[in-house]
Amino acid sequence: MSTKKPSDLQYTLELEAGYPERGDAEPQNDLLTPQAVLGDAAAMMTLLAQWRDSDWLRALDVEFARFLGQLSHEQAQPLEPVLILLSALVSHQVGRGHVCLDLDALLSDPRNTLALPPEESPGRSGVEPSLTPADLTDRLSLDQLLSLTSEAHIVSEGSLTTPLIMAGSRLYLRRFWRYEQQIAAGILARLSADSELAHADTKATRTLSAALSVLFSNTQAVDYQKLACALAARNRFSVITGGPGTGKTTTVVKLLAALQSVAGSAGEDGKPSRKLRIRLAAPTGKAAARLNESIGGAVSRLPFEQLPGELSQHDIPTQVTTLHRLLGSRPDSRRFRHNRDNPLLLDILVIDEASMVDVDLMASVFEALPDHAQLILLGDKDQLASVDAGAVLGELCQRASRGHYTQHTARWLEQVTGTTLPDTLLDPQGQTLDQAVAMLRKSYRFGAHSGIGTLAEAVNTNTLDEPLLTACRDQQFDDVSWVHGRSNHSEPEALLELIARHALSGSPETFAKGGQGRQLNDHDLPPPVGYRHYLSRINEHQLDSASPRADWDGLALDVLEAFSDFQVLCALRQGPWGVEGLNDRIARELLAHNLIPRAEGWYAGRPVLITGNDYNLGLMNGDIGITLAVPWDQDEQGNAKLALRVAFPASDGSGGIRWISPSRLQQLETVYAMTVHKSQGSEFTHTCLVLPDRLSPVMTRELVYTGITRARHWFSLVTGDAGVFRDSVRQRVVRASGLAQLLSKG
Ligand SMILES: Nc1ncnc2c1ncn2[C@@H]1O[C@H](COP(=O)(O)OP(=O)(O)OP(=O)(O)O)[C@@H](O)[C@H]1O
Repeated sequence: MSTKKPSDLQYTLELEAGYPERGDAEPQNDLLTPQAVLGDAAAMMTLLAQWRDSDWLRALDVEFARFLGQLSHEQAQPLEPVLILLSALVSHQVGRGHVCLDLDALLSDPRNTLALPPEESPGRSGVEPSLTPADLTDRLSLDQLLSLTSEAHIVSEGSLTTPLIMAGSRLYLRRFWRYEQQIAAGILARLSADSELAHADTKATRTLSAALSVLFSNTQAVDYQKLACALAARNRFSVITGGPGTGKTTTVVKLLAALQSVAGSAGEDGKPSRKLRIRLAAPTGKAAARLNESIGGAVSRLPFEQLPGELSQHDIPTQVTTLHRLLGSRPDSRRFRHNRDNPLLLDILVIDEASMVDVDLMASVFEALPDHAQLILLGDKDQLASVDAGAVLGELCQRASRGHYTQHTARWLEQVTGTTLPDTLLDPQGQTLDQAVAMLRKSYRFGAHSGIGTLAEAVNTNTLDEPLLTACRDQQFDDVSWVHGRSNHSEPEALLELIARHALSGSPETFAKGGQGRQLNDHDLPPPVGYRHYLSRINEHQLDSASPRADWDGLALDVLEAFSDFQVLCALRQGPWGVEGLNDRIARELLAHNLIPRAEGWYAGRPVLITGNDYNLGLMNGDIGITLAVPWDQDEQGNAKLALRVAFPASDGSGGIRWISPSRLQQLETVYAMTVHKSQGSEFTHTCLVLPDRLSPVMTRELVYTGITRARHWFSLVTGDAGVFRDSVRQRVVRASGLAQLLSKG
């Protein structure tokens, strides 16, 4: 194929009347050969429309390509068909969470790079498209694509305001390229900023060292929490990553205390500087509420009186807000109130559950941060990446497990913490970013004998083997059950019925010792429960219409807490094994046991998940509420009438309840079953992970790991097919992005 632009592309004529739609003078399918499509823009649009009608592409992807074609036509610079194809594909990739389209990967493995054709096909049209992307990419070379993009007026390397940007072999939508540039610039500026703490012999560093000695008892040879504190204190940008219960919250609270200690102590000039303004944030309301719960306790345990700098409890905040609220989200606008012209008033920002933050939101954070401010990201690098584009935390932590600390960092750490780093974590070639990333390596939640901890580790390291699977089947762990164990439910219907029954009771009998065998801090843990548990709290309450609102609030809090004792998690949304099928099946099971009055519509007991931010109601995507019948209106005699209201935990951290009328809720779904994606940032006392009987591309190691680690005390697994469990763990989420490369230059 020539890289020279043809002058009379047929599609320019088509544009006069708009691009051809299906059945509307479009070329016949038998004309859609690779040669025809690659040489003719109208044929390319027809193929894209076929892909859209088969649900291979979103309408948005095709419209974007059409728009660029139209724009180019109007500018008398018609687009090469290949560029129309690439425009649609880069938009498709962004819709799948990638920040860009890697042309190299596209040509070498189009099937996996694009996930096209999808596993489940055909879509609404019921017609298979004439060609797959691979039929086209087979005829293209990277040199051709690079040459085409370098000549195209809609592509630049960033210096012009073109809709597409090319960086190396990565093709970006401009917006996403800009996000990545903003994030990289924000990180690199902070990493290169000098600080008194960066030098080992300053007064500030000596105070830091003294504070760390008070905060950590030094009983371990290498205390990774102490090292993380020191590394994060030294840099204006840092990441602390670790699995569940490795002490991220504990560590960051000590870090903040150490930093306040330094700020409150006299510096080289003999004067203490002012105390630091610290804010804590998380990407979702649920994650913020969870950190709110744990941080108060951690702060109250700090030895304030022993720390230098006259610290008090008030110096460490315990209120956690959502990132959207912190940045000042505005209804109907993508722009936040805080930005470069109106920066946040803070010195330190801590973001928990940072794996859930996409590139768009992370770029907004950097835009709103004042230049001097320190940013600390906390999260589990191995969890699923954000729902929207990017895998920022994962990329920042790509090299975390091997440390890659330089001798300079190691010497500084030794002077400040008294700890000698293991040689395995040293690397003379360590990059600047490596010196600001700390990994916590010991779980304090899951002991050595915990099935949840063992299983999560095996999934994460892809070492799931037969002995471990047998141990799960044979109840060798107190906290893990493989629900159908050794029984052979070859009939999917029978297994789905079993899931519904499990959701009712939590099946304690499928755990070792009937779920009676677990202790935590010398206390017996109650056995695992299912949804009957929270519904009985509703059905058995003693309140009546004369009871004061405070009592109803108390009931709602109790019911919400009981609801968090169990959650079914699914890999899929649709189908009998997905959220939609299981929500329906579980509701019918609860109805059959008279636990709910109906299985559809609104009813007392219905748990709902908010699926989109509603700034007017103050509800965020991911918030969970429970419907209750509460006294609300009055009848003509002045007696209180019961009405259905949905109880949500108050978002201000007050521990109160917000009651909202069902008719005001816009985006929601019933939540007996929830996708693993939606469960990020939440934990449940007992989690049941359902994996279907067939592998699909969404079932990955990250998804299974995230599902397992949502379980606090009990984990049950239901698999439609045992092999699917192992096969899922072999599949990985790899998101195309250039952030790591941009930062490696730092
Ligand atoms: N160094 C330690 N020694 C003993 N217990 C610890 C230590 N660090 C943390 N813990 C305990 O382990 C538990 C988990 O700690 P923490 O909440 O800080 O972990 P996390 O990584 O933030 O957890 P999550 O996965 O929930 O985000 C808490 O009960 C905490 O008190």
